[in-house]
Amino acid sequence: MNNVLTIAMPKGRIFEEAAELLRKAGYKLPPEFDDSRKLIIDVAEENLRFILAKPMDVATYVEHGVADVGIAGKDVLLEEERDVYELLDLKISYCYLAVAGLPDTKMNDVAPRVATKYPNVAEAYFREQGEQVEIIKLNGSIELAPIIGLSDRIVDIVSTGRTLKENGLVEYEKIVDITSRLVVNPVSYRIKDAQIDDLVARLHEVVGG
Ligand SMILES: Nc1ncnc2c1ncn2[C@@H]1O[C@H](COP(=O)(O)OP(=O)(O)OP(=O)(O)O)[C@@H](O)[C@H]1O
Ligand SMILES: O=P(O)(O)OC[C@H]1O[C@H](OP(=O)(O)OP(=O)(O)O)[C@H](O)[C@@H]1O
Repeated sequence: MNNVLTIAMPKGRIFEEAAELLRKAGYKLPPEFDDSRKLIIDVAEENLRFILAKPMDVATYVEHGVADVGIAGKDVLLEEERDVYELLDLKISYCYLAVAGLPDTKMNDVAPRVATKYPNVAEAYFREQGEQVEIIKLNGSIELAPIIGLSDRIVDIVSTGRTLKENGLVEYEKIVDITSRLVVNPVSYRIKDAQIDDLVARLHEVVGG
């Protein structure tokens, strides 16, 4: 009898695509999986336990070993640098991180300010560019910052580009492409290697490449 494998799933926009991927990989997930307020869902027939976490927290649960594996956006993994192994690019929830701002503007020479939900990624990016900037951490609606004069630039996720466009902003540079990844706790990977290898093989089959 195998141990139960605990999977941290991100609530929100990644959830639906991730659930679809698991189903395509042959896992039988009950209807309550898609429409429930429960934060822990046991699927006994598959020997799986799902915990439903905020996307930014998935790698934290996996790092601490309370989840064996998790599904997390590459943006979160770059920002948090958690002690987890990245096993597979799931190629879902594509978007990218970019620098944006008001059109035809230069960054302030003296103390340029950058607003973002991703302070570590932004800091590293501007350091690589040789620019010293003040990072202003926000938790959402990042596009507001340059419009109301809080910052010269933002670093944020772009998907369709609609939010930038509707707020009169333009993209200056793309930083990095983002998709969701399967991550694993290093100790879990040693103890539950057969179950995790099976999960990876089944997802790899669906994802391809
Ligand atoms: N257009 C997009 N905007 C934001 N995240 C996206 C987008 N497209 C794909 N993603 C992926 O989805 C993840 C965020 O999902 P979601 O927006 O549900 O989380 P959140 O912003 O933390 O949620 P909340 O709005 O509840 O704070 C990101 O980490 C990223 O990998
Ligand atoms: O290019 P688009 O398709 O317009 O998508 C990008 C927008 O979506 C995200 O915001 P979200 O909806 O998560 O809200 P938030 O501002 O609260 O983070 C992101 O922060 C951008 O604002």
